[in-house]
Amino acid sequence: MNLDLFDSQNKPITLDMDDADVVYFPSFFSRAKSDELFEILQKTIAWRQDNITVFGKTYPQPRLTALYGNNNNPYSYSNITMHPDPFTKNLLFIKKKIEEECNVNFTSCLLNLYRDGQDSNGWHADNEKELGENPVIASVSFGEERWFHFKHKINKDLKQKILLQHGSLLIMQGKTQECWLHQIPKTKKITDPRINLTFRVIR
Ligand SMILES: O=C(O)CCC(=O)C(=O)O
Ligand SMILES: [Fe+2]
Repeated sequence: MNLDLFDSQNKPITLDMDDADVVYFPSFFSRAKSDELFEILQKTIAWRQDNITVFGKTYPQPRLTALYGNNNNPYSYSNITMHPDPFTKNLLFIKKKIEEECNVNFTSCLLNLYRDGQDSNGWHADNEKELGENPVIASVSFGEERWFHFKHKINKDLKQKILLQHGSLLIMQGKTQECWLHQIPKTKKITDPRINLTFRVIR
């Protein structure tokens, strides 16, 4: 076995981005643990499809979502207000692991289930006022790999993208949400599901 190659899978990668602080851990969870967590989350999370209103038009969100937390603070975006369920045992396990890396006590987890490549998440920044200034957002991915795109809000020449692997952790902090937008684009190539969890502090 090539141990160097194996080790390099767990080394954090800092993305080359001005006005941002984004770090990626390709294999934060082992393959076996990631397989197990994907199955459990797919079956046990209270997935729902909300309607969103953007520019006065209402349509079903192109993915399923859920919100969990250790306080009752609601979270509002795109004209939706979500109320959290209490953290499950598995979510608390994941939260503890990523808190050891981030040194932040997260209050909440927003989950997304992309059923296939036709599910997506449009350009946005996680800059709601309840997240406070320069929020730390820890994003865990399980299941199918999907591209995550960034574009700078002002300098149109600045772009970045990363393939979010099964069991990976992406930490966005500093001025990332103030200065950049992100999206998960649709893709015809993918027919299998992906689950994403973003841990946040919601005040
Ligand atoms: O699915 C992802 O990787 C990103 C999710 C996201 O940006 C969000 O929920 O705010
Ligand atoms: Fe986001």
